[in-house]
Amino acid sequence: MTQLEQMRSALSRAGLGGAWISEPAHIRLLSGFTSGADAKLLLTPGGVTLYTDARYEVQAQEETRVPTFIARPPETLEHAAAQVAGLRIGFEAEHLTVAALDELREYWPGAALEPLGPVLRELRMVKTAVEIEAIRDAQTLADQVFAEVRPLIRAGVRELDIAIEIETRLRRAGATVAFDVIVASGPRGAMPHGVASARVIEDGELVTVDMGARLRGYHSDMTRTVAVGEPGEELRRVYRAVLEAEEAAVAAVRPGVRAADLDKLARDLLTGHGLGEAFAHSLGHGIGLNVHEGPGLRKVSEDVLQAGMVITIEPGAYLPGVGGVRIEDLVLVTDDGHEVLSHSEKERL
Ligand SMILES: CSCC[C@H](N)C(=O)N1CCC[C@H]1C(=O)O
Repeated sequence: MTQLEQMRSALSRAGLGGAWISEPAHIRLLSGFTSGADAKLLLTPGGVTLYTDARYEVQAQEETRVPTFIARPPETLEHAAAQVAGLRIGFEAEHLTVAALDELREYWPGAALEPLGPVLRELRMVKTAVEIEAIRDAQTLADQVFAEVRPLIRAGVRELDIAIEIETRLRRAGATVAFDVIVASGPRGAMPHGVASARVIEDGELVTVDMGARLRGYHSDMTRTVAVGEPGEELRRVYRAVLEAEEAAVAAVRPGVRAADLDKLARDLLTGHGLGEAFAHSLGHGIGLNVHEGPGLRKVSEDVLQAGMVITIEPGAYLPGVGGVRIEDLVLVTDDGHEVLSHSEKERL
């Protein structure tokens, strides 16, 4: 079943007549059209229509087989009004603005508008073979680039220069960065989202590099913490604790495992090393058309792992004024366990 067919079944199970899709990632998922920020997708029992404007006419012809209506709002909304009359139409409450919803109500007095609920989140969580291939290729590229850039991570180099090298090499290879490259050295390592700054790396520091590639619309995500020179015993101890938690959580990945239990496994190990408070975020997340998507690997998650999910496992420990460590792998849940998609070498400190 294609994702569009799966979506249709999900809509009928939810008792909805159709859906108005505005989130770019979902437009891409269901139609193949890659400029979803300037498009909408309407699903009704009568068919599917992609709405976009004249700037994308040729691109839409190339990218999608979905019938396309070229116009701008309000003409698009007037055209859709005839198709949605008398139907319950789902919308993405997490994406559609209040103003856009008011506009739909104004133009579609004959339709009942309702939040779609978790339909698309669930559909996205389990990847198709084509999606897995794109994520795998993105990670292969990220591994290659990390290996090329790894020798640059040394005393006297600015964090920014490492990030620029990573970005340039990904772009040359036909990808883009999945997110602003994180290069957090020394005390900046205490910032989980410490994007590269002008700080110059010093001898004896740990440097956290968190990077991803975006290829064919899909993302990869991996973190390595690298030692420059000989970091002190406290930093080494923290590194070893994070590595132990990371490897234990990865080893436990298989279908049927509760995401919350995986988070607990890593958290308990770090707590045993006195680093529970220092692990300031969740264990990981699903990844695909967005860097962060379901399943959520956190304390309160109700998600259960299924074969075909692609997730990150990324425990960390952050010590303000001292530094930090994060180690992250990209992991595919398989029928009988898991496959680690990220292959960059890890420090053994
Ligand atoms: C801004 S994208 C960050 C990518 C990173 N690998 C990541 O997902 N995280 C780093 C800290 C925890 C986790 C997060 O929840 O953002």
